[in-house]
Amino acid sequence: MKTAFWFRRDLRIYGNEALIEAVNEGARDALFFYCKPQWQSHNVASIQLDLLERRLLELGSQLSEFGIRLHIIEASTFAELPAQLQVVCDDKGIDCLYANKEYEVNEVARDEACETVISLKLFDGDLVAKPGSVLTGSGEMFKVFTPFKKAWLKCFVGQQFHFSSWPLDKQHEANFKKPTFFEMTNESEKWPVDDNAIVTIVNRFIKDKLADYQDDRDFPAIKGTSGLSPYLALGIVSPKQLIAQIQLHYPEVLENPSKPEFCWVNELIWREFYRHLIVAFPRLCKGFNFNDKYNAVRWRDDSQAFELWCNGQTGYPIVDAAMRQLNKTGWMHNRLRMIVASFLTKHLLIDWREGEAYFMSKLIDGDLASNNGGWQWAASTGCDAQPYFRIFNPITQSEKFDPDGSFIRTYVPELKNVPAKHIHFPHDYLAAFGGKEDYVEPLVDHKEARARALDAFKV
Ligand SMILES: Cc1cc2nc3c(=O)[nH]c(=O)nc-3n(C[C@H](O)[C@H](O)[C@H](O)COP(=O)(O)OP(=O)(O)OC[C@H]3O[C@@H](n4cnc5c(N)ncnc54)[C@H](O)[C@@H]3O)c2cc1C
Repeated sequence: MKTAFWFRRDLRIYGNEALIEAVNEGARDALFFYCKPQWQSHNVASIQLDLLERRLLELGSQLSEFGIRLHIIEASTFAELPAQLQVVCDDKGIDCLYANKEYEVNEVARDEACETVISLKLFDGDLVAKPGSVLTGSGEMFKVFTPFKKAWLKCFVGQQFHFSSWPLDKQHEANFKKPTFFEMTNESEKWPVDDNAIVTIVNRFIKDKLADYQDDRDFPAIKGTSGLSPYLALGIVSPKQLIAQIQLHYPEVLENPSKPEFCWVNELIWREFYRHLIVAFPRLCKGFNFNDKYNAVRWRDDSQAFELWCNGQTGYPIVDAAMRQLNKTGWMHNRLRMIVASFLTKHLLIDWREGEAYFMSKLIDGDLASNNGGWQWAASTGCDAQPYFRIFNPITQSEKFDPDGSFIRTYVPELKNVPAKHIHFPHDYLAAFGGKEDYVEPLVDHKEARARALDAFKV
């Protein structure tokens, strides 16, 4: 039996238990199917593809140092994969592939089809808790986060996480080459792809920022969050590795959910919650509301307003700064994701699916489960979502989370001379003191838009 490893969104050597098992079974070949047309049909962002390509090259070099060859194979759609996989496996004499599961419906269907041509041994390396392992007393998926978290914690309290040890010694120098079909642009170069640099980012965050995360995490002008989402989205780091690293500094982090350092683990558990949800409710991958009740909401078809929102031209500075951050960097702070998603779905009454797709097309950390979860949370259509009547006021959110306007000034230079007191809604100030022509008029009136949303959600 010749075993090989199939990489997907688990682009790491260390902490990749499925890879280690494959290597222990004698695997010395690894495959990666580069399915750009398939991913593009689901709006993958070019910056995420760039990160993926850069990381694949790094991974290929790392693997070759251990005598493992990474074969990167250009593929088109998942429908064509089984036939292509069969050719590759026949050619290399491979009869069993180890891989980590991906949980989206297309990926699950792909694996089912591939299992008809080759034996697949699938692992759950993207998560701490396997989907289906954290359930209510009656054996169902939780529909509220807090009890899910409590049940999740029950499974892992007392457990120390470790990096799994790597089974092979280095053999020879890396000689891995870039495939000709890669179109790297270095768009994503702000995110290093070598493990030493990534470990440094993780450790600096844990050492210098974790204790203040709870206080700082909502302020976009402060670098208070980890910025690790692009690595988690591609499996360059795993949540188990991150918890292991926290436990080195805070051994009892899982035992003390009230301590500030747990607050960050709580976010990793949200990530798990959303993944477990798409497994329990696969229709989430197909654009359905989690809560059917809101199928009756009549979204507005307003391509002009949508475009202004996309371009950061709504006349609400915090919304505009956030959208421009996304367009410019490929990443957006979580507080801002909530504000702009609420603005699109409530103030503009535009379907969350349009915002979800736009985010995917721009985000370096784009990830179906978390993106869908976040959008449906903000649109109030989701599981354990924001109630429809709690509509974020973009002006007070801005006053609260960017009090001196420094984040706004970074991305909306038209407002750089507006005093902090006026920057959150600067229109009267600009009319009185000049500069009105430099910044867009508000797309909607907050009070009117709020009333319209409340009305639309009373279904
Ligand atoms: C509308 C909307 C869309 C979103 N789309 C995505 C997406 O496509 N991909 C994505 O990874 N996250 C998404 N999020 C969640 C969150 O905004 C990002 O994970 C976070 O901003 C990433 O920054 P960070 O790594 O500094 O996070 P940290 O605050 O350092 O958190 C650590 C990790 O926990 C996870 N995490 C944090 N918050 C959440 C959350 N609310 N839901 C699920 N996981 C979370 C992420 O993996 C993150 O890297 C979305 C949130 C909203 C409201």
